[in-house]
Amino acid sequence: MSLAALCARMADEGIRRLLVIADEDEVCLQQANDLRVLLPGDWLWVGEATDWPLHCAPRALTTLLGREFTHAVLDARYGFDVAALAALSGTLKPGSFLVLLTPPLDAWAQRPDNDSCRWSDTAEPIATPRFVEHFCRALRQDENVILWSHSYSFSLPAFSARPAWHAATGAPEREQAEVLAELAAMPPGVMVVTAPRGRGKSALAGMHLARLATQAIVTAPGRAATDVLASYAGEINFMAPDALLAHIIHGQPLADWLIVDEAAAIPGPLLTTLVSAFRYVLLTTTVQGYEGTGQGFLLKFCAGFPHLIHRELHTPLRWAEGCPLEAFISTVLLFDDASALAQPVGEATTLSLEQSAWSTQPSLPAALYRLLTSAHYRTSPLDLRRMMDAPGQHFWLTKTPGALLAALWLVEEGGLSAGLSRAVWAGFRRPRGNLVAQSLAAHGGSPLAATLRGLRVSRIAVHPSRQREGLGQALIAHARQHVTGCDYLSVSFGYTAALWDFWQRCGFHLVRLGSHREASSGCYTAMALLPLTAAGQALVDNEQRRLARDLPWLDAWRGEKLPLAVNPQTTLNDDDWLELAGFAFAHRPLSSATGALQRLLVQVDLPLNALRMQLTEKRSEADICRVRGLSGRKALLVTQRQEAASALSLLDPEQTILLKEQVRQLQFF
Ligand SMILES: CC(=O)SCCNC(=O)CCNC(=O)[C@H](O)C(C)(C)COP(=O)(O)OP(=O)(O)OC[C@H]1O[C@@H](n2cnc3c(N)ncnc32)[C@H](O)[C@@H]1OP(=O)(O)O
Ligand SMILES: Nc1ncnc2c1ncn2[C@@H]1O[C@H](COP(=O)(O)OP(=O)(O)OP(=O)(O)O)[C@@H](O)[C@H]1O
Repeated sequence: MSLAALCARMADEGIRRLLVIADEDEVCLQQANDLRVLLPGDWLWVGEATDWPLHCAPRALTTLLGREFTHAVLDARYGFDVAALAALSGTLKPGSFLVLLTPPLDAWAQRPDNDSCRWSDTAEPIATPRFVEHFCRALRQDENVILWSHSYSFSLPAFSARPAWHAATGAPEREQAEVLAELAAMPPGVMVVTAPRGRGKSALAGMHLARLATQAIVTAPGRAATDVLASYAGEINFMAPDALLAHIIHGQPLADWLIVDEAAAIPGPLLTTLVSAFRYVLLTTTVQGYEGTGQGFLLKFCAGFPHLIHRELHTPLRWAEGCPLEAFISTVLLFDDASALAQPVGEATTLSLEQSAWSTQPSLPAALYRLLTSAHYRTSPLDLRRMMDAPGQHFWLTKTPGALLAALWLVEEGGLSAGLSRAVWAGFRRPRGNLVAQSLAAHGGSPLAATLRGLRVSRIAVHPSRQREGLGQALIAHARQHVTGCDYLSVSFGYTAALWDFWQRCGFHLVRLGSHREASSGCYTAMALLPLTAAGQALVDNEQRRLARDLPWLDAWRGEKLPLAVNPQTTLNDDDWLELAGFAFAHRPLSSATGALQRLLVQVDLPLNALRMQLTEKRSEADICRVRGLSGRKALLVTQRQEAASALSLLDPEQTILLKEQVRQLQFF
C-alpha cells in the first residue's frame, strides 16, 4: 500500500499515526521534505528555523490549540519537547501523520538534548539516556508506529483494517446526551464532568447553556478557553474568576447557574468560594495531558462537596477511539491509568529507588510517577524527563507487594561557593536551580545560606485511600535517617494550615513566608527546613529569629496562625544594617527588606515618600509612580533604594560607607 492510500484509509478509520524518522540530520530533513511533496495537507513544522510556510516553535504550540492540521513534523533532532508532542497530536485531523525527526536511534542516547536546559538545572544541555531508552522501547513495542531508521527498511508495515469511523455531527453524542439529561433534572448542587482531552466537555457545557431557561455565568482560567463552549451556547455571560469573586464579595446579584470550564486550573480556595455562591454549578476539567492532571483537583476539591455528582466522558470526538497516535502518547508519557491506582494491601516496605530503575524495573518508577501525578496538579511530562535524567534526584517509596503506598522525590540543592552565595544574597546573581537554597540566600538573612547542602522535597504523595495513617511522616523520617552529606531537608509548598501541620509533625521549621500567591494553588508559598547538622540548625535558628522580628510587617500573613513567637522590635540590629545596605547599595528586593525598612522608617525623621507610600500607606506601585511622576516600577525601586541610602547615612555615615563598600564588592568574586 502506498503512503497516500494509507492516509486515505486512516481518514476513513478516523485515526492518526506516528511516523518516526530516526537518522542523520540531512536524511531526516530530506525525508520530511519528500513526505510533504508526496502527501497533500497543510503540513505544520514544529521546531526551530525552517522554510516551511506553516511553522512554530515547540513552546509556541499552545497558541495553536484549537486549530487543526493535516500532517505535522516535530523536529526532535537536537531537543525533544515532549509536551509539544502531546499538544501537537491534539491538533491533527484523522488521516494525518505526526512525523517525528530524531537522531539515529543507536546514537540518540549519547546526544545532549537542548530541551534538558528547561528541567535539568545544569548549565549545559545533558544527554538523556533513560528517556531515550524508555521512548525507543515504547516505539519498538507499538506495532502501529512506523519507524524509519538505519536499521529498519523505509517501508510500510501491513496494518489490519479498522471499522469505518463516523464523525460527530454537532448534535449531542451518546455520552453527552446522557449527561445533558441529568443536568436538566439536577436538584440544586454541583456536577463535575471530567475527561481526557477532546471528549467534548466544553461542547457539552455549551449545549447545556443553550438549553437553560435561566441565567448563567461562565468562568474559566482564560477567555480563550471558552471558545468551543461559546460556539455551542451562542451568547455567553463570561466573567474572569477574579472579577466574579469581586462580584460575590460586593453582594451583587448572581445568576442561577455557574459554569466553570477547565476548573482544575483555577486555584482551589478561589474555586470553592465561587462554587459556594451559586445554587447550580457545572464544572468541567481535563484529567490527563500535558498541562498536568486534574486528578489531584478531584481528590482535594470534590472532597469538600459531599453531594457532588461526578460524570466522565470517554469517547474521543475528533478521532476514533483507540487512535494509534493518541494511544502511543498516552503510553509513552504515562498519561494512562493515573486514576486507576491499584489498591494497596499487604505488608509495607520502604526502599530507595535509583534512576537506573527506569532500565531495570521500569514499572516501579512509572508507578511512582503516576502516584505523583494523581496527587499534584502541576506534575507534567517535564517532571517525567527530570525524574529520569536530571542529576541530583533521589526517590524513596513505600510499597506493598502489589502496589505503591507512598512516594517521595528529593532534589539536591546548595553547595554553592561562598562568593556565589554572597552574590546571590546581594541580588547580583541568580544561577539556575537550587530553589530553596538560593531563596534562603536571596530572601533570607544569611549570605552564606546557599553554601550549605540540602535535599529539597520536590514532591511527596500518599495513596489517596491510605492518607492520614502516618505513612507520609514515616517516609520523611526514613529518608532523614538514610541521607548523608546534607545539612537539611527542605520543602517549598503552597501554605495551608493542614499541610503545614503535616510538615511540622515531620519536624520542619518555617524559614520563609512568601509575599505572593502561587498561581497553581492560590496559596502563599512557604519554605520550611528540617536541620540535620549543626550548620543546618544555625541556619534555621537565624531565619526563625528574622521571621519572628519581621512577621508583624508581613501583610499577607496577618491573621494566619503561625508557630512563631512574634518579636515586634522597632530598633535596628546588625542584621538589619546588612539587609538595608543590601537593599540600598546592591540588588536585594524590597520584599526581602520589608521588616528592616519598616524599622528604618520608624527610626528616621525624613520624608522618604516613595518608601512610606508603599510600606506605610500601602499604595499600589502604579499609584505611587503616577503621584511621584516616575516612569515605572524600575524607577520607583531606584528612588526607594536612594531613600534608604540617605536614611542610613543620616543614622550613621561611617557605618554606611563601610557597608556600602562591603556589599558592592560582592559582585566581584
Ligand atoms: C512539596 C510537596 O509535595 S507539598 C504537597 C504535599 N502533597 C500533597 O498535598 C499530595 C496529597 N496529599 C498527600 O499525599 C498526603 O496527605 C501528605 C503527603 C500531604 C501527608 O501524608 P499522610 O500520610 O496523609 O500524612 P500523615 O498520616 O503522616 O500525617 C498526618 C498529619 O498531617 C496533617 N495532615 C495531613 N493531611 C491533612 C489534611 N488533609 N487535613 C488536615 N491535616 C492533615 C495532620 O496533622 C495529620 O495528623 P492527624 O491525621 O492526626 O490529624
Ligand atoms: N456533539 C458534537 N458534535 C460535533 N463536534 C463536537 C461535538 N462535541 C464536541 N465536538 C467538537 O469536538 C472537539 C472537542 O470538543 P471539546 O473542546 O468540547 O472537548 P473537551 O473535552 O473540552 O476538550 P479539551 O480538553 O481539549 O478542551 C471540538 O472541536 C468540538 O467542537
